[in-house]
Amino acid sequence: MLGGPINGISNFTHQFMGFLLSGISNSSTSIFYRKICAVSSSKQAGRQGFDQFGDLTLKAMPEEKALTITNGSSNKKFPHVLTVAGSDSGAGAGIQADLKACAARGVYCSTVITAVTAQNTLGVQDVSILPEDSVAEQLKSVLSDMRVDVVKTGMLPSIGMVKILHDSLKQFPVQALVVDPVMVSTSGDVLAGPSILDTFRHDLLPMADIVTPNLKEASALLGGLQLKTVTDMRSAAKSLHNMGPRNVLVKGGDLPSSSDAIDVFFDGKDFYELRSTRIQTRNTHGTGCTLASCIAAELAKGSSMLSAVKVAKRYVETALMYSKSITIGNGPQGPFDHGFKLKRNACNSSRLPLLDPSDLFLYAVTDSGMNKKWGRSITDAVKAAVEGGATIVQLREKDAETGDFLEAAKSCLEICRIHNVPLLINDRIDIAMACDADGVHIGQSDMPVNTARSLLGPEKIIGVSCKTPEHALKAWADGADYIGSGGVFPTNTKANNRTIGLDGLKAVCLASKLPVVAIGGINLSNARSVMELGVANLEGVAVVSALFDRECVVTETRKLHGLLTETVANAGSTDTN
Ligand SMILES: Nc1ncnc2c1ncn2[C@@H]1O[C@H](COP(=O)(O)OP(=O)(O)O)[C@@H](O)[C@H]1O
Ligand SMILES: Cc1ncc(COP(=O)(O)O)c(N)n1
Ligand SMILES: [Mg+2]
Repeated sequence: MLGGPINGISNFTHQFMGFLLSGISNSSTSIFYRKICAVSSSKQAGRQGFDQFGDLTLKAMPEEKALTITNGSSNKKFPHVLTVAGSDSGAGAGIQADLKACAARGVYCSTVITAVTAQNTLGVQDVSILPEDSVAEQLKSVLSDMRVDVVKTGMLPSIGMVKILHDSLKQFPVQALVVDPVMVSTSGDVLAGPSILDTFRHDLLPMADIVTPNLKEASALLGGLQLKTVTDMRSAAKSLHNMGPRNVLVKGGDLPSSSDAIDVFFDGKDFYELRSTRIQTRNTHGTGCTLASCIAAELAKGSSMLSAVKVAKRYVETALMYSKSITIGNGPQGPFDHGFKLKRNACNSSRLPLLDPSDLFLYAVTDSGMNKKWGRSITDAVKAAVEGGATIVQLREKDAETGDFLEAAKSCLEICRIHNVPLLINDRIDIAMACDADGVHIGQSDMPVNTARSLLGPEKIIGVSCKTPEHALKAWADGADYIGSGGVFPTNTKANNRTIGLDGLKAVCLASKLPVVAIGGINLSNARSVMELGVANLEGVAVVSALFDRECVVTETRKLHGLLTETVANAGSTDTN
């Protein structure tokens, strides 16, 4: 029945549905739809929650059965997902999301395009359905030649297309079929109407290894059943399972008043509540497509169904978390970054990840003992230092508990990002990775630089403490970005620390191919003598007590910054004279 109601779908959507669906037919000619207005904020309004990065928790944990994927040949074969879906011009959902998700998960993705939509962050403006013959040809081209492991379906806008897909899969069987029964977009726009429901139920679901409806889609497939709670989602999963798919995942992105993003997975025997933190962001356009593609990708790699779903959910959560504040488009539903690479820019920072040597100019190193003595939190200390002009910050918290340290590091990072100041972590590579700090500073007896590099990746800053020219050369050869050299003067912030003096510092600088920051007992009265050493790669001074063992950190930092600036300016004017 064309244009009939889908219970559970918003009135707004319903009004448009008749209009939109009146054009959808089984004909094999291309049909073009235009909508007058396509914005619904109802879904956005339902997405409130906590901005935390919590654990994905699972209730019930029975044995997982491995879904064995054989590639039909002993040749090493790249895992391959074929997506049969619609194109999204805004590239947040549909084919484009599928390609990005598979690429991010290391899986090849071929594409059969069913429709071309004109879409942006406001909604869907046009839908142009491709001729069914074309879809049939695309399926044949890929399936007959390219040894697909898993087929994932998205927007299937006509009954004829579902039937074609059904027949193609009978002719060219694959290892697994993931069905995302796309009907309504995040913006509330209709992408496949109720006429499709019967074909979905009778032809597609029985073939599916997993079906992944959102709340509205599950409701529509079940004839309008209201889904408002996790208990409702469980019974929906069970009823959908009775329609034939091996597994069901009812997605709860839109579950009203839920502070977690809860999905219910049912394998025919056990229910699992998959919970992750609900990320507070407008950038949720494409989550459903991405989740299904990611499940398909994991299956193609040989994963069991439950682990594929768990990995996929974790992937979506992490991508949303990393992209929560990016802005693409002006509408209520933005896309997210599948590559997790935009986080730094998202935090108002325009600096490039690699070290700018001038960042070493006034290098503030925290000390928990001093903060305790003056009754300051690490965060307050860091805020004061960057406000006073520190150009880089290192958190050196030797005694902190891991959980507390991580929380403190996250808040310090927020402060540093606002001021465009890099934040490094002393020793604790795990903390640096967990909070996505800008890098680490490591000592001679800590983890080797190359191991740290392989853990942190190419974009992070690694600094190494060096007392001798040999240390300096090794740090460079190992791939460090800068060295910290000292103690230049005696200090009590480090026990048994040999003082190398200004001569020792100069020797290290001359041998070093990397920028150097001087450290150890440097304060307002001796900083000038350090900066006047006259070696080009000595970029600045690192200080602990001179900033943090003082009553007012901002004032002390300002004073030191002023003194360093003056010293460098004088040296510059002497050079040119
Ligand atoms: N704000 C969010 N934070 C974390 N996960 C989310 C959020 N919104 C949706 N998800 C997750 O994204 C996946 C897609 O869910 P959903 O948005 O309900 O589907 P669809 O995109 O098909 O409407 C689910 O795993 C859901 O739990
Ligand atoms: C072409 C196409 N396919 C699927 C969706 C659903 O994705 P979402 O629910 O995240 O908007 C979409 N908006 N466009
Ligand atoms: Mg969504």
